[in-house]
Amino acid sequence: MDVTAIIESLNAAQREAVCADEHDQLVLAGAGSGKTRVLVHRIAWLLATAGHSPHDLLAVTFTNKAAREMRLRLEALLGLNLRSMWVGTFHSLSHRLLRTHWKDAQLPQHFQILDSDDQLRVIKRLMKDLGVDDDRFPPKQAQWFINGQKDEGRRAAHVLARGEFERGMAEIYAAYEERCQQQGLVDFAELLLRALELLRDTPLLLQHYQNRFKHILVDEFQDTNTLQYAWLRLLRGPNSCLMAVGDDDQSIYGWRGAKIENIQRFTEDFSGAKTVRLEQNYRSTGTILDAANALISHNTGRLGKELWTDGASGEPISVYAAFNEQDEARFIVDLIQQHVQDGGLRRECAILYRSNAQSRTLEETLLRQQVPYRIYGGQRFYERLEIKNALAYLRLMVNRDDAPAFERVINTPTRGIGTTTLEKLRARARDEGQSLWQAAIEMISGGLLKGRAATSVQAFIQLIERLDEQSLPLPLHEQVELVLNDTQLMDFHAQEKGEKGQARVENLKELITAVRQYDPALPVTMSDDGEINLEGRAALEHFLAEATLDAGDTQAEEDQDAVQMMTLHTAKGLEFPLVFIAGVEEGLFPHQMSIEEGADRLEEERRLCYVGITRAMKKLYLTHAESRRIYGRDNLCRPSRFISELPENLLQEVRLRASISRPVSARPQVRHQGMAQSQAEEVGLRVGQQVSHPKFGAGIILHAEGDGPKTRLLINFDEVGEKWLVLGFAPLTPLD
Ligand SMILES: Nc1ncnc2c1ncn2[C@@H]1O[C@H](COP(=O)(O)OP(=O)(O)OP(=O)(O)O)[C@@H](O)[C@H]1O
Ligand SMILES: [Mg+2]
Repeated sequence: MDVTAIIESLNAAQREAVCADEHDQLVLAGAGSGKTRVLVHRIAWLLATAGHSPHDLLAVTFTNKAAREMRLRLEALLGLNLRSMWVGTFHSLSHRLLRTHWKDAQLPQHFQILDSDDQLRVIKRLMKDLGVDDDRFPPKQAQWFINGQKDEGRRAAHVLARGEFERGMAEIYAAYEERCQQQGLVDFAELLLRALELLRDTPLLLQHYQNRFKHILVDEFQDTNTLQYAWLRLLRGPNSCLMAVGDDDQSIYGWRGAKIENIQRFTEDFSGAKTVRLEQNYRSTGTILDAANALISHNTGRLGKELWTDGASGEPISVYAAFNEQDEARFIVDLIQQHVQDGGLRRECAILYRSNAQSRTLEETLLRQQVPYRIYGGQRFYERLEIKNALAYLRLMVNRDDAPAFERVINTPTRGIGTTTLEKLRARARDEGQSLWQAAIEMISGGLLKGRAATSVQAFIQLIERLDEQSLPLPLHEQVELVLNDTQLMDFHAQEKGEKGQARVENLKELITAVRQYDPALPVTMSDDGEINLEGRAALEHFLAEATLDAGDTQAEEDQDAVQMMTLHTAKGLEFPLVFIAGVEEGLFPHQMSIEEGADRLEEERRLCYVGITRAMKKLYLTHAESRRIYGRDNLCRPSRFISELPENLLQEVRLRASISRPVSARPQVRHQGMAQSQAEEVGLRVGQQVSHPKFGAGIILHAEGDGPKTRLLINFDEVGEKWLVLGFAPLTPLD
């Protein structure tokens, strides 16, 4: 086999790690220094020169996609088929162990994996059966508790419960353990814990695997949790070697139990381990690297390392202060279009953001400009569970006979309507050729539903009727706000602890913002002053139709050239020529919760920013909005402290308004209300411009959509607040 191919593209430090003798190694190095490359080449080296077979090796990656890529790279490097090699995530490898040794693991042969939603369902049912008060012990908190304990390797019997609440939680945990065991169900955390116990408690098996895996290699080691580290320690046999590669500056999963300390423990637990440091970065320009180094130097307690590159310093980092999030999205999408026009590919561009909810405005702008995009590691906005729930309520308000909507929300949030009741409703609807809604009404009035079921269904019907009636006179965004609050959907999702619940609440708030900005293409009523009337059901129907269509637009095909969108967390390990980090604002990034939770969390946010910056190869844009709508309201935003932590000489402020905000009135197709049109063209009204209106007074243009005299403007008036106006009808005078 050709060994030169394996080592020729490595620098001296990388080669040292790749060609090392058989001992434990810790490769501790900054972003883009070739850690993942070293890991892959080490495997190739072991196979090509050290007489190992793929059977002897185990490689742990952070995602399944990374595992697939690793295998492909190896196969290309070696010209071998490596299907038999164990490469995967902690979860997939644990699963493989349990499938093979289901009997020793005390599992039924066809045990089922519970995803997070299934797990919650099991917990809820169980609590109901036990008669546990779910106000005092919210099921989602129970789920959080159980997974947290498992991640620390603790079974219910070993939980040290303090106080009544924790004792209650521990009891739920114990009952949950029992039920999963009875039913052959295994949740994600259980996969790892069970695999660990399997090996620990079955000495022959442990010996077998310890002997088998001569080399264990782990990428992204800084993000392993207690259980994963224990798993690695157990599996590494007396005659095997462990290679861990990682970067303490990129530890971003502390909130999920990852332990940076595992890096320090490594050299204690494996005393013969050699530490290799890589300092040359091959990914980014000098400027990007200097910025990353400067940013991360604000953290304390680092293991300390510098990165350098002998490449060009490249272009400065562009910082764009957008007027608002619409302007921000437009700025980004325009630049991507420009990049494509200049012969670049869309897939070379990545838009990274801190919270999922931020994707909505970006998605809409991309859709509008017909730029294919892919959301990596996540769903499109209108496909997200909480959004679908909210839309289902709205759909029922518009059309009571909407069966999928009815089914989706009749028991969401939980209101004690079980499958038996639902079955009865379905049967009746089927037999009588009615909608579920109609069936429900008739079964109640006919006394065919009894007791709690009858009361709950009745309450549900009344809720929808009341929402319909109360919301009708309200502006659209208030209708949605009313629905989210009165159905308790917001509270329901807020109870889901941790990042997930928080993301769901943020998405629901974003829905209100979306609705508030929603501008039905037509027909709308308009007052004499050119103000668009967004009230009534027509607007809601239009909105729902568009949301459904947005969701129906399939993601770009795998092989289609598409812009890559993802959260900063998901971007770990990846690289792109052109990177945009959007929403670099105080409260958003760093996230408000992290600011409140103190120094450790804030440092984790800074590491996340470091991860974001170091994804960029050639050009990095940081954008922030001066005003951002959250929960339908405009908030003034300050640029993130992270921007001020970057050396000024590396930054270039984009002279925004002049370059980006184009006149709102593009060439008109029709002459229509000629006066206003020519007036607008002459003065070139722009987003961000101050204007005055004879009735509403002075205001500022927040947003503009459409062309010519039909251009719709969102204007925030000092006196009367925000209004949508149609340019061709609105007598506006520019003030600046
Ligand atoms: N010796 C080298 N010569 C040329 N290119 C290299 C070399 N080492 C690494 N690279 C390239 O540099 C880029 C970064 O490498 P890699 O992804 O392995 O870094 P990493 O340390 O794993 O980064 P991260 O911390 O972001 O996971 C890749 O495009 C890789 O191919
Ligand atoms: Mg890597």
